[in-house]
Amino acid sequence: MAQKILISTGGSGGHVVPATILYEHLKNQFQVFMTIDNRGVKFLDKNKYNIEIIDVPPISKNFFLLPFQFFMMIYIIIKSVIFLKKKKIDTLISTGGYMSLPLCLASKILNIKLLLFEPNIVLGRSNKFFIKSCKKIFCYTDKIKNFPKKYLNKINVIPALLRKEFYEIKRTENIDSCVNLLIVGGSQGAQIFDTLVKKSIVELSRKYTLKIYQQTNAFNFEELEKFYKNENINHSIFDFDEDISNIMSRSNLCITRAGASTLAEIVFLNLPSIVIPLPTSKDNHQFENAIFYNKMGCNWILNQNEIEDETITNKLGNIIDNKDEYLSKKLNMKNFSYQNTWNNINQKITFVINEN
Ligand SMILES: CC(=O)N[C@H]1[C@@H](OP(=O)(O)OP(=O)(O)OC[C@H]2O[C@@H](n3ccc(=O)[nH]c3=O)[C@H](O)[C@@H]2O)O[C@H](CO)[C@@H](O)[C@@H]1O
Repeated sequence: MAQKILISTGGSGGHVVPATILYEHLKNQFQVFMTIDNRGVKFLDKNKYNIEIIDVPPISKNFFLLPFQFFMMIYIIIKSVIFLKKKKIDTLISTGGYMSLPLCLASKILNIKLLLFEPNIVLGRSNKFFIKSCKKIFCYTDKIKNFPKKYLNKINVIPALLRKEFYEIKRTENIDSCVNLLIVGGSQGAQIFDTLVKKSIVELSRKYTLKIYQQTNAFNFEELEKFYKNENINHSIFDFDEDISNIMSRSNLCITRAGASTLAEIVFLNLPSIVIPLPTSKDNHQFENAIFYNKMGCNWILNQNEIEDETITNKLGNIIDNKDEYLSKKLNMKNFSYQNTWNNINQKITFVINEN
C-alpha cells in the first residue's frame, strides 16, 4: 500500500506555495494530505488539494494571554495527534513556521518520520527546534546559517522548488525596445515599494518606453492605478496573481524583496533583478537569501535604509544603459539553473521518503 504523507503548512505564500509543489511531486506515488491554517488558505486552490484546516493562532507577546495560549497549544497538539493517528500518516513534511509546531510535536509523540523543508539561507526557528528529531531537512544549499554543526548530515540539497508551469514557460527576453519592469514584494506585497519607486518610474518614463507590472495590496490598488493612469504609464497592477510565472516571463527587469521562492523563480527565468531585502525579516534571512544569489552574480542588492531619492532611478538607468552587466547576470542565472528540472527534484524527494 502507498505510504501516507502529510504536508503541514500555513502562514505566507512562502510556506504554502512550496507545500503545493511538494504535493504535486508526491501525489502520484503516495497518498498525500495537507494541513493548513486559515491565513494560508488564500494562497492555494482549495479544490486541488486534499486539505484539512488546523488553525494555529499567532503567538502573542502579551504576558496575560500566556496561560490561555498554553492551553490552546495543548488542545491543538492533541487534535494533531488524533489527526495523524486517524489518517495513519507514515511521514510528516513540515514547511516550517510556528503553525507547524503542533503537528511536528505530535509526530514526535507518535514516532512518525519527520522531514523538514528550509528554503532560506538561514535556518528558521521552528526548523531549528525540530532539527534533532527530524530524519532529513530539504535545503537549497548545505551552507545554511545558524545550522547546528552536528546535524549537518541531515541536510539534503535539492534544486529550488518551482511550480510546474515555470518549467513550461519561456525564459525572459533581453531589454529591447521596451523596459518591462516587474515590481514584486512576495506573497503579502511590500507596501513601501509603492512609494519607493513611483518617482523613479516617472523620471525613467521620460527617457525609456516602460511597461510596469506591479504587485500591491488591495488597499493601495486604486490609488496606484490612478497614479499610473495620470502619468500615462503603461501598467498592470495585481494583488496576488496565481499566474505569476506568466507575468515574470513577460518582464525583462525586476525589483523584488528577497523571499526564498520569488528569488528562486526569477533566477530560474533569468530575470535580472534589483533585490531590496526586508530589513526586519527574522534573523535577517532575506538579506542572506539575496547575498546567496548575489555571490553568483545573479542580482544587484540595495539596502532599503540607504535608498535616497535618486538611488533607484540611477540604478535602473545604469542597468538599462549598460547592457554588459545585465547580460552577464542573465548568463550567470542560466548557468546556475540548468540542473533544476522537475524530474531531478522528484527523484531526490522520493528517494528520501522511501529511505528507512
Ligand atoms: C515577509 C517574510 O518574512 N516573507 C517570508 C515568507 O515568504 P513570502 O511569501 O514573503 O515570499 P516568497 O518569495 O518566499 O514566496 C512568495 C510566493 O508567492 C508567489 N506569488 C507572489 C505574488 C503573486 O502575485 N503571486 C504569487 O504566486 C511567488 O511567486 C512565491 O512563490 O516565507 C519565505 C520562506 O520562509 C521567506 O523567504 C520570506 O522572507
